[in-house]
Amino acid sequence: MAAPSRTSWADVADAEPAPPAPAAAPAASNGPARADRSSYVPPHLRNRSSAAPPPASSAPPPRAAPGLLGRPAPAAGGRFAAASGPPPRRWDREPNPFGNEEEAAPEPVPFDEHQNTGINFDAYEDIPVETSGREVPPAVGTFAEIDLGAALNDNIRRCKYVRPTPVQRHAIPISLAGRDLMACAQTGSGKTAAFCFPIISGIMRGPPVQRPQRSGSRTACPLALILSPTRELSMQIHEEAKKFSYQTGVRVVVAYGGAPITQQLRDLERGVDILVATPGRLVDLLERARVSLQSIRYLALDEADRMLDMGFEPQVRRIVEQMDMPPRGVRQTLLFSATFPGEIQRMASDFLENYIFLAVGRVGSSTELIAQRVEFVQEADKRSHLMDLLHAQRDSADQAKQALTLVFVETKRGADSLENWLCTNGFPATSIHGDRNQQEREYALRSFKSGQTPILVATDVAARGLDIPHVAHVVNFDLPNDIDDYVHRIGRTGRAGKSGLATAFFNDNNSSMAKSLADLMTESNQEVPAWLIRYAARPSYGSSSGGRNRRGGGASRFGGRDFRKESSSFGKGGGADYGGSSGGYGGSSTYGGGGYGGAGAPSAWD
Ligand SMILES: Nc1ncnc2c1ncn2[C@@H]1O[C@H](COP(=O)(O)OP(=O)(O)OP(=O)(O)O)[C@@H](O)[C@H]1O
Repeated sequence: MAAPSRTSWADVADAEPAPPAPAAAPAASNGPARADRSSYVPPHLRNRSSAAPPPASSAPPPRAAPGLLGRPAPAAGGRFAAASGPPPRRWDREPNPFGNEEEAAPEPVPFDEHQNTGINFDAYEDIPVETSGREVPPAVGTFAEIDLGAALNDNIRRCKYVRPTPVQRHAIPISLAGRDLMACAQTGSGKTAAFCFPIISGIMRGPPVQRPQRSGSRTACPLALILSPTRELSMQIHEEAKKFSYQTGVRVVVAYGGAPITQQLRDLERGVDILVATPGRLVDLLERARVSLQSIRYLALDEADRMLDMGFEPQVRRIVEQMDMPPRGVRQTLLFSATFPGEIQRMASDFLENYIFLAVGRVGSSTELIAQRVEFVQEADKRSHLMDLLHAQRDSADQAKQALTLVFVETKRGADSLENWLCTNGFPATSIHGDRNQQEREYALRSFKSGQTPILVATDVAARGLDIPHVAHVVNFDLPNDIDDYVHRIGRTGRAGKSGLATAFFNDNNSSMAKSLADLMTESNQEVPAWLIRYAARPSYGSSSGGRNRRGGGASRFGGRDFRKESSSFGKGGGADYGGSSGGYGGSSTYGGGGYGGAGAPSAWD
């Protein structure tokens, strides 16, 4: 493709070769001096590489040490300076999560990662950013402006992240400054790194770890907890966090349901700094006293609005408020999502202290990188219509780079049945939903990612967070009842600055979505079909009352912003808290269709 002007972070990351590895990035096999491998090294002593005594620190401060942004940079070495001689490193045997790319030629992959077409280089530059809250730390333009530590910087380079994405530019300085954060940024815009980097950096440079000493205890005491709603998303965050923390000495462990708990217990026993978990499995571990949250300094909720909606809220409240986790204000809390309905924001404020609200793009909007189409298709015609789309796609595709297609349906049975029908008709497909066992789910995802089965039929279990390269087309075979679910589903394509396509089949059954869909498309500069505008204009169809639309009606729907701005105390410098308290989410009881497993029954997810 023609060389475009390089203005977007994604473009730069895709196109530029990584600079050579600095000498300070030791590969496991060629570190200058290998020390005792087995001894435990507390995080504050890790990542040392030159001479300096460890900081004299007695008790840890009540919350994570504030970051260094906006303050003079530490002298070379700073807190990362090492005592004389090489420190003991417990991570010399750590498998290289980058696939030993520095020692061996990369394995052939079915897709060429660097082959991108249609990247919108300016998409992220003009994006409106809103921050609110007191004393918001300034954003940065480059990773170099942030003192994340040498080991983490090496991993950022290994990930080929050349420039921070907009949400990273804002969220990382805020988090490093020790502030609580509610961050909303579009799908595929790099939120995972935005919460992982400050956590890893904070653990590396934080005060000495004082884990509770209980003789004979096998209770793991992580310093950071990252909660996410699905098993697959937890696994993905774990993989990402392991890359980011490679050779930092920060140990990341994952715990999720559906997989044997014994292996997870063994992993926890080996030590854990960051625990990535789904709520159900974590509650199990807490009840067995195999995990204690008393040392938690950082709490991150990915897909935070989902974690706080009716399905998960009781479990999350139990974990955060009723176990032994330090209270808000003592721990640092980071909430991230692409969507943040007002009532969930209000509820989320229960978990936050003097927080900063950050919106990159409009809250709940979808990125313009995704071309959205809506087609009127009767239920009975959906299969043949899908077949036409797939045939057209197949005909136009370069066989060597067959694009991946993700098809969302409403029910688990519908997923099985469509998968069978596609396979019978010569389209290699697999499926993922809550009735498949974990092995089947993981196998399906692997097979889809590798391109072996380039069509994945899924319920909403795959709607959030999954970062699958080369998903070129998302088809909403059945539209969801909630516009936020639609935003997350289509967000499986058009990620990291790349373009994507989303097609929705609409018919009378989706009438309650007409207005919110038309509004979202208008907001994202998409062409809205005239028939959809007419649907949206009908009072009974335009109203959101028939669906699970949490945004409410009216013009403010897509002008989502910090809910505290509605509150009289905001901006007056008054009380310590901006938001009203929330007694809980009193939303519709129809919440939780499709793969969600029904209201109050999130267990199918974790
Ligand atoms: N600074 C960066 N430069 C280049 N690529 C990046 C950068 N930050 C993140 N990415 C890549 O962008 C992709 C999307 O990131 P990520 O999965 O964190 O998005 P997200 O905002 O969490 O999306 P979602 O809302 O769907 O969960 C990933 O492949 C990630 O590796």
